[in-house]
Amino acid sequence: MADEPLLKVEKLVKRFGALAVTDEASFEVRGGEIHALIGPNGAGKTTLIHQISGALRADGGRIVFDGRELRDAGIAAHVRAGLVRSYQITSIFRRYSVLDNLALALQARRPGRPSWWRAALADEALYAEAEALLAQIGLAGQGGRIAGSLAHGEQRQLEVGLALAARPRLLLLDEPMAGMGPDESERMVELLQSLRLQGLTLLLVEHDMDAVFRLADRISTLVSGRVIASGTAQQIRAHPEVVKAYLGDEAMEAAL
Ligand SMILES: Nc1ncnc2c1ncn2[C@@H]1O[C@H](COP(=O)(O)OP(=O)(O)OP(=O)(O)O)[C@@H](O)[C@H]1O
Repeated sequence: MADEPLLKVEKLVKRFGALAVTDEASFEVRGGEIHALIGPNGAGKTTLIHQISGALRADGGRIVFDGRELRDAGIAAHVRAGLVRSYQITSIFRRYSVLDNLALALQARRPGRPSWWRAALADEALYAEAEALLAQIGLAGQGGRIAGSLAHGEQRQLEVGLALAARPRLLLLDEPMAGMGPDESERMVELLQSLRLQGLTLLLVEHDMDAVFRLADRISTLVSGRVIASGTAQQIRAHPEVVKAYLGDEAMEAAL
């Protein structure tokens, strides 16, 4: 069905002891949209992203991706299905060049190759693909730099590139703007917008509300492990329960 969402999270539960950190959370992400997950500190956003990425097994509920229930918890199974979280799969090798990092991430996607590391470093086709990825993440011309020497914002861009190497259909990002200055945030906003234009679907947790309101087609608000509202920025800003959830949070009150 054309209107079928790409990701459906249905009554998902995660308990830590007696505490239900994810408490029957339900929301949907449509194909091609940027969807932001917001909520007060401790609302359970990171836990929910961990569950969707396959890193944490659910204690109840369902994750349905592209019409198919993901029953196998596990990062590898979720990546195979096309659900990839940035910096979860491959982390940066700081002493290698930016291009080597991308080539290695692309190589890691190919299953079952022995001595993949050495083979990757000599594979021209792989490097052509890595160059294309480099341009896609806004780091064209920076491939020869040592990854560890990149500025914080550039490293986050590279992390997005490493996730893209797994060819996701839905990219999960946990606070992609964290610790960034205004220029770096702006570059990340542009990168994420360009990925959406290329047809990728994005689900991000972000505290920078300017970025959220600029980027997100739709927003879901999580409070105490439950999604209390999903909608456009305009709908979320006007939603009484969302406003109530953020009462006393001056930055959020100003942003809403
Ligand atoms: N492994 C764990 N064991 C016990 N409690 C946990 C565990 N992981 C998270 N929690 C608790 O679950 C709640 C939600 O945490 P989580 O990090 O998912 O929230 P969050 O919305 O991402 O918060 P923030 O916005 O502050 O990053 C918190 O009260 C946290 O202490």
